[in-house]
Amino acid sequence: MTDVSKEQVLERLRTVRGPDMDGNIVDLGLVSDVFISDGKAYFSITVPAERARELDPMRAAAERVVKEIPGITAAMVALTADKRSASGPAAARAPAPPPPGRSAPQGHAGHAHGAPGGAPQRAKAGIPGVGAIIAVASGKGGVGKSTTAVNLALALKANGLRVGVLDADIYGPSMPRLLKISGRPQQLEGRTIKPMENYGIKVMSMGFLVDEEVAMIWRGPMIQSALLQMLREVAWGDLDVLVVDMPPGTGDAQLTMAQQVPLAGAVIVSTPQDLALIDARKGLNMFSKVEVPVLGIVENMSYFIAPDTGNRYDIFGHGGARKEAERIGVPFLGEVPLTMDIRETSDAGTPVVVSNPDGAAAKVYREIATRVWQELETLKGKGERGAPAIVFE
Ligand SMILES: Nc1ncnc2c1ncn2[C@@H]1O[C@H](COP(=O)(O)OP(=O)(O)OP(=O)(O)O)[C@@H](O)[C@H]1O
Repeated sequence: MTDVSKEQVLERLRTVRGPDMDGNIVDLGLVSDVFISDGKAYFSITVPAERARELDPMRAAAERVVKEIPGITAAMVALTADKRSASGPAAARAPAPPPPGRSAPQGHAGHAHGAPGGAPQRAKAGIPGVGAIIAVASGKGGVGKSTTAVNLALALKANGLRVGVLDADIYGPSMPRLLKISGRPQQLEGRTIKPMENYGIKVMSMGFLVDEEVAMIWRGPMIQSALLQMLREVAWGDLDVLVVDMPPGTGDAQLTMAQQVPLAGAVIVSTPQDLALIDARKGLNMFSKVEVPVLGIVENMSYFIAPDTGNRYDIFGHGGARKEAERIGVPFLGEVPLTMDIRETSDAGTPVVVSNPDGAAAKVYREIATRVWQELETLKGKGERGAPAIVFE
């Protein structure tokens, strides 16, 4: 099959209308450089930060038309924030819009600014046998939160820990697919449920219990009781870490969940674009409200490595999350490249950390897992043992 050229891709992208239906995205100058490698096309489209959500169909259309080109097997398109538009930079740099918990997200430090009506979080009971529960969260959907959660869990396991995963993304459970688990969990004596298991980790997901369409129409109180049941009435056994894949967003449902689960800390996943970072900030504020320490930020789809040459391209505005982490004083946990194998292995239910454990992506996840564990240990030291140890000489 002959190689597809950039020009062919751009020509096809000329059929995609611009944001206000005028012109096309190529002639409006919105399309980044296009990389084609191994039949796959990668590029980004620049949009005003505040219109990202509304313009997602435009992104999807661009992926679709490019995939239709004979010789192209996949297309990966990201939206990046427009720095030139009048409102772009202002929106991007504005302090987190509405900043409820002030700008410092260090939940463990503050205690007076609780959630509206929210009680102090100290009293949440832990789960017997479970060392630490950590949340993986994102300010908005589609940034790769579940992909990060599953690979982080597998990387913690690869680092020698006993690991469980709780899929709290009740509206769109993805763990059954990501970990290739089907069937219903077994009921043990009493009300206890036996967690499902694959790749050496224990897993509980609403996806095992109800059909996805059913989950979609659940209401607040039902969600809460389902979540608590999945947390407390599951025979987790002894675990060092339970990784909770949170639902995307920072609304009331997420806040309640963050409140209900006795979390030791949270990992925030963001893509590098300014517009994703704005949402990530909301995520940080949410955990600060419920006094959950933020273990750090992961930048996902940070950069792109061409599979044929190994060259690295920073087409997605790499580095934004690291700067953000520095600015607000939370640890930066690492950057995950955008690669076709991360996507394909996730889709196939064989995440990279297990399917290609010696590859570059698995290494990145293992390093992130090491940092997460270090942060947890540091917090534990601070929280539980405030007093210095007495040493006899
Ligand atoms: N680093 C990456 N490289 C390539 N593809 C990725 C990467 N991270 C995530 N993806 C892909 O992006 C898509 C969205 O990822 P994922 O489902 O993990 O996001 P999410 O934030 O959990 O989304 P939602 O909250 O909407 O469920 C998936 O198709 C996934 O395979």
